Amino acid sequence: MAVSTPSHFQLAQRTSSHPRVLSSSFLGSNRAFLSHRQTLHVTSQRQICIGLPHLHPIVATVSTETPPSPTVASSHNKVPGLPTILIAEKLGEGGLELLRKVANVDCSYNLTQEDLCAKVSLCDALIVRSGTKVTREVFEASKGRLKVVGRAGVGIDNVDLHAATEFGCLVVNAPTANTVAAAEHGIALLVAMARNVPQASASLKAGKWQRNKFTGVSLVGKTLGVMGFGKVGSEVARRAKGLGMHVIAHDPYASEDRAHAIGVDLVSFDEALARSDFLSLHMPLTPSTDKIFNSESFAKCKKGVRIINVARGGVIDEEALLHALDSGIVAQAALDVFTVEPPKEGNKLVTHEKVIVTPHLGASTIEAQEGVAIEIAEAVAGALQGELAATAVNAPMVPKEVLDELTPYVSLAEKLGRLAIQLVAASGVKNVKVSYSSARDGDDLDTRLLRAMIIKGLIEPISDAYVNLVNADFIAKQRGLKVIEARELCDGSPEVPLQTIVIKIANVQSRFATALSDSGEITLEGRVKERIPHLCKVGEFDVDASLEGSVILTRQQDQPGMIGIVGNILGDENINVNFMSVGRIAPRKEALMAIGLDDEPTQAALKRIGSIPELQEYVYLKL
Ligand SMILES: NC(=O)C1=CN([C@@H]2O[C@H](COP(=O)(O)OP(=O)(O)OC[C@H]3O[C@@H](n4cnc5c(N)ncnc54)[C@H](O)[C@@H]3O)[C@@H](O)[C@H]2O)C=CC1
Ligand SMILES: O=C(O)C(=O)COP(=O)(O)O
Repeated sequence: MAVSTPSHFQLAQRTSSHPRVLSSSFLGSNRAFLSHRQTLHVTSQRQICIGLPHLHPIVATVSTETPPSPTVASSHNKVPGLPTILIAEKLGEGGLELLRKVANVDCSYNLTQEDLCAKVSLCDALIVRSGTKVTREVFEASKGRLKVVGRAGVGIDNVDLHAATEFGCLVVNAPTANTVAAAEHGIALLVAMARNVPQASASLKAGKWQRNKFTGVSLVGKTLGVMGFGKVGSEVARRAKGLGMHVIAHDPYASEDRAHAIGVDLVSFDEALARSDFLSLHMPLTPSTDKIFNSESFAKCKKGVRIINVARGGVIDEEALLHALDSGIVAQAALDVFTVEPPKEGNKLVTHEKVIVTPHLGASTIEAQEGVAIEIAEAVAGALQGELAATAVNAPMVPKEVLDELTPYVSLAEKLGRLAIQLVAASGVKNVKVSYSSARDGDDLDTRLLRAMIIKGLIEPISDAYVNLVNADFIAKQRGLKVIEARELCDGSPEVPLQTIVIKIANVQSRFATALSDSGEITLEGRVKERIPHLCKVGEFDVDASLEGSVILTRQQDQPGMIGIVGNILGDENINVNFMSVGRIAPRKEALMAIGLDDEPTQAALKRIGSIPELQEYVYLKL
């Protein structure tokens, strides 16, 4: 008889009691955003509530676990059990209030990189603006505790997204609330530069009256090239048209229709450079826009072009701009952003007489900062409570309705993955086939969540990896695990998102040979009944086992008394059975029995089951 010992899986086992309080099981996506101190409460077999244990309002706190920070907004005691959110840059009061209802809020500004790394290991979420570099070292220092980084603004070039994804940390931003502020600042710089407002103001304040020196240029009838026709760029275009400018734009990803709707022509990069009297930059800083304005591009510009940059300093090669200003190719520049912020003392662009500057003020209006604070607070609080953020930058955005509907299937997916990997006799799983059978059209079934949770189920029991929706594909790839998905259209109601999920693992030996189908693959099939995941097929045997607690699978000749023999041993050992289901080929032929357990059996109990002479093999599997 083949006897399977589950020793190497025991490390991953979770305790079970009623009501069950799981420190981090159930929805991977929810778990992704729950700190290890938060819990998921299973109040009954049918009712699962996800959330933070305490939701009463609390006040801002400063962690007593870390040295005091250079600038601290307020200082109160921590409420145990709530997640901790580190606010590393000034955030609007409305956002802080919202966060204080669900978390301990630690406002520590102007942290050195070292202080940030020290603090972050005690925080579940971090909120920053553009002044904080959230580098790989920060994620490493967090030791897996940091679950969400909120960027209170648009540009996420100060966050190492690759590192965040590898560490399973969700990054969310606040993409809409500062659009108008940035556009207005762009227009402010455009007009101020054209009319030499800052220089003339400084001159007059210095006691001079220089009317001839500060003659400007007019905007009406001039061509403005908007480089990056996204949210800010299109608002700038709209406003510039109101000033009587002719507006063209370059954006490889923008739609012609949207541009035409506001009377803007989309043109190539080179055409925009050649035709524009003014260039206003509004593209993000990415590897492909890094120093996109360099000596080569300045050489293609209309002589005497004027440039406004409210995007990112890094899109301009600053050395090249200096030369272009000195040689007269560029007549003037207005810069809100710099490659290094703040720029070093004596920076030649900052001090250049043809350049006007502001210290990254694009988003700095009272209105925008309140808006951004609320936008990011909602996203971070939601993420910490298990919601998938609509502004996620490094994870699929799954609408709430879809998530609600898929919740039990997500749980089923993880549990099938967990069971399947425990059935493998040795490591080395490379390919896993998953088929989803549904009466819905392929496009109406979003399987990204399901795939992520299957990967979580497959990997977590045999490793110390922490897998969630953010990093599942990354971790699978890193381990050479390929998940091949297929969808089958079946009969049934399209109201039900999925009929069954089948997982097959080929080219491996099984600890429980009965789990191999006729094609030689470990095969498990599951479905959801009344929102509870069920195992409905193992190998070629049909069963009906609700997937809660843990499971013993046995293989024997169908004969009277088998349920009683196993049941008696479990009863003797005080182990509560929550179901028994027998699948058989035909009466008195081969049969598979699935026994659901509320309590973890001792090694002695498993040994007694293993020595039942009628059993051909058995396996104990943990969920
Ligand atoms: N100075 C400040 O305080 C602020 C600066 N910003 C910056 O402005 C940028 C734009 O913000 P939004 O308009 O909200 O972002 P957005 O994502 O709505 O627009 C960016 C646009 O740039 C386009 N783009 C990408 N690569 C391009 C390329 N090579 N050439 C031309 N266009 C390209 C995209 O297709 C997109 O339409 C952000 O990346 C942010 O860094 C935003 C707000 C405030
Ligand atoms: O939202 C953006 O991208 C900005 O650049 C604004 O930056 P800030 O939040 O003001 O540091």
